[in-house]
Amino acid sequence: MPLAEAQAVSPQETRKRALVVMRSVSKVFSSGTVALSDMSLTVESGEFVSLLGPSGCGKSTALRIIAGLGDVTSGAIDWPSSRINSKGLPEGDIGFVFQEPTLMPWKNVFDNVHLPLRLRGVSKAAASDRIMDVLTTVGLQDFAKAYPRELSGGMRMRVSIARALVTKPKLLLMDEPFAALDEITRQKLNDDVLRLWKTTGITVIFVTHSVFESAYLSNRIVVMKARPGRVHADVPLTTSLERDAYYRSSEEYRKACETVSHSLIGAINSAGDH
Ligand SMILES: Nc1ncnc2c1ncn2[C@@H]1O[C@H](COP(=O)(O)OP(=O)(O)OP(=O)(O)O)[C@@H](O)[C@H]1O
Repeated sequence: MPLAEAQAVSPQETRKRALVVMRSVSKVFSSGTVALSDMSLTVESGEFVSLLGPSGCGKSTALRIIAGLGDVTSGAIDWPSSRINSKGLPEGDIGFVFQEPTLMPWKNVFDNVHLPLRLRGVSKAAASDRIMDVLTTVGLQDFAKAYPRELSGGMRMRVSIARALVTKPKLLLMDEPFAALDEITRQKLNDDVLRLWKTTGITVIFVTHSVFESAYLSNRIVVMKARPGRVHADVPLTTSLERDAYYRSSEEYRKACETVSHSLIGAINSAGDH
């Protein structure tokens, strides 16, 4: 069965709330590069969606546009269930984690995580409980006074995740956050993010190159094709198994990886088709 046909929508699905909708979004950079063409995507509250695709297919561009870090050339981004500010964004509802942790080296962990609240005028004293809560969530409660140089790469990324969560966003956008980490650290952070997703109910859009990572984390994978970037296939992934070390060695996970991998090959082979 072609992957695109695997998207039967259940009654529960239709009752879910759309959190963010990309409506026929196109993006042409001033260089003339068409990064996205007519990309439509609805992400429901509570989903864990991965954007997967070949290098340069526009994954980061799509994520940045959703975050309001870049504008569209045509089309629109809608937030059907959020209060919108004067910039057209759901204020406080978006947390962004970049590939690099982008921490301030001269500030300790506590102060780095305080930043988004400080920008909103919340003092350290008023933010303290919230900052310590979020550091506990990422397992860094004992490192509040440490400086970035004293932390491992995985711990620095945890600080970056804590900083993204400190405003209690509804939506967490993650742009290849673990690509630079070793495999074991990456797997640990995958488990941390999954735990966070399950316990908080946050919606996640996760950009990755990795078939294995996307198949482990997501309940839906949007495979993109390049030149110009758009959706090639929308692959739902459900499992009755806990996603853990056992799942990584299960037949179900192997099959999920195979399905996603075939879809990615299809996307690469059909690049340029309309
Ligand atoms: N600021 C920019 N100005 C001009 N072109 C850009 C800019 N940002 C991205 N592009 C181009 O747009 C296309 C999509 O880039 P984007 O970074 O979104 O892809 P990607 O799928 O995230 O790639 P990768 O997986 O390699 O990070 C690429 O051809 C890229 O060179």
